[in-house]
Amino acid sequence: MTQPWPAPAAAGPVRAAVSIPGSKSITNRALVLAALADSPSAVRVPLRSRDTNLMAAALRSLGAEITDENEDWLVTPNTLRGPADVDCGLAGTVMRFVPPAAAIAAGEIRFDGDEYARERPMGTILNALRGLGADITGDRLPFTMHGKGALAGGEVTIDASASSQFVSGLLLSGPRYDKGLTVVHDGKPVPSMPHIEMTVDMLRAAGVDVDDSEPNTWRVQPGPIRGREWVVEPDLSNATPFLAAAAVTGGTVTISGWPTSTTQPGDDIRGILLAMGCTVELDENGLTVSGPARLSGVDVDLHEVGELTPTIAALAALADGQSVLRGIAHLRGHETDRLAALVNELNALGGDAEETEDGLIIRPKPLHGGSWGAYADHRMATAGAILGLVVSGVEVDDIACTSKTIPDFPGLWQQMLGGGH
Ligand SMILES: O=C(O)C1=C[C@@H](OP(=O)(O)O)[C@@H](O)[C@H](O)C1
Ligand SMILES: C=C(OP(=O)(O)O)C(=O)O
Repeated sequence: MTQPWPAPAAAGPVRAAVSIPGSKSITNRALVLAALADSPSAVRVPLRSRDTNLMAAALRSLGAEITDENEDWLVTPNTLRGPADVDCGLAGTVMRFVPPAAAIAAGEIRFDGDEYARERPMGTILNALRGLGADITGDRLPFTMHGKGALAGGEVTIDASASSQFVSGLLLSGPRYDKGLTVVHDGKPVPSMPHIEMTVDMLRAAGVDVDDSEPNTWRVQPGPIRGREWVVEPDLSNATPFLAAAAVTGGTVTISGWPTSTTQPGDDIRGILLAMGCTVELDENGLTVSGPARLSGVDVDLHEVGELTPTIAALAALADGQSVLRGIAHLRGHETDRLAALVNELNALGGDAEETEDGLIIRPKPLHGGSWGAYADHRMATAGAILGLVVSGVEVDDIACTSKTIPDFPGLWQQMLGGGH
């Protein structure tokens, strides 16, 4: 266990310009596509963090060459092969995107991860791969892929209501299956649909023929994935705690390089902050958010943007009215059960949060300091940092877990606060 981190209090309204590292979701898709491509690729300004380092290590262990060129990654694809041991850490993208690629490798490939990773839903994607011709022992981490050097592919019907990553993972490798791939979703609505759009967009950018014209059906034609240059956008979900700092202190924060068009769900933070009373402006300097004197509560469906929940919950706990966060039952299968974790931790600081069947109800109540449990979840840790700006004495028990998707969160946070004085 790392030392508790005393969350720094804001001395006044936070005023800062912040540059956020690259998107986890784009970096890890680019790495997978590059490793499966027909020629070398460059991944420019990638995120270098635990999740993306684990992805690079996994693909290297299957035979891809991934080297550094300054801050970029150069990827030279090779025929994928085992034997290999893949450490998924706690990364959903590694545990859901690598097995479909490993299915076309020859040899035994063993997957494992952190203790809590063993609880994350995996059965749907492993059964889908079995249906497409793979031989796998196990139904969750740890499991072993007995790779045969190729996969038949074809059509598979899955229930992806627990995670969009089941669909994305299959689609990314689908062009390399003998018959290509059709994924049909049958079940409650798939969450995080923008992340599937990101997958489809990136496949198309790599020259793959994808048909997503029918709802809940994705068809990928068999064929080459082209090597290319990927330029990674800043991670907009990771930007949200920094924007929240402006929101809760009545300050102003600008995030540079905010894309004007993106498939990243983090872009939805603009509308949510606006609804909570912030001023939001997107221009050539980036995205600028200014906080109001008092934040308003919101009633919002986060089904498409579940990643933003811990940030919104922290904002809601500091708002004037009640907030209802809906459509996020699937967060029980994220890095931790995020609904239970948020309720426990907010209430431990004197808050009033309640779990519903598909989300949270958060009512305003004065908070006091105390220990904030991160549950090894980077976004729980950053939610604690937001609260600590205006509630004195908040200590995050494990700030180091933010390295999952941000290389130096405490440093970046301090830099933002330093910029305010
Ligand atoms: O494909 C991706 O890169 C992601 C998809 C989403 O997963 P879920 O659909 O499981 O929520 C998101 O929450 C996760 O952080 C990243
Ligand atoms: C759900 C998340 O991560 P993962 O990619 O591990 O699923 C997240 O980053 O909020």
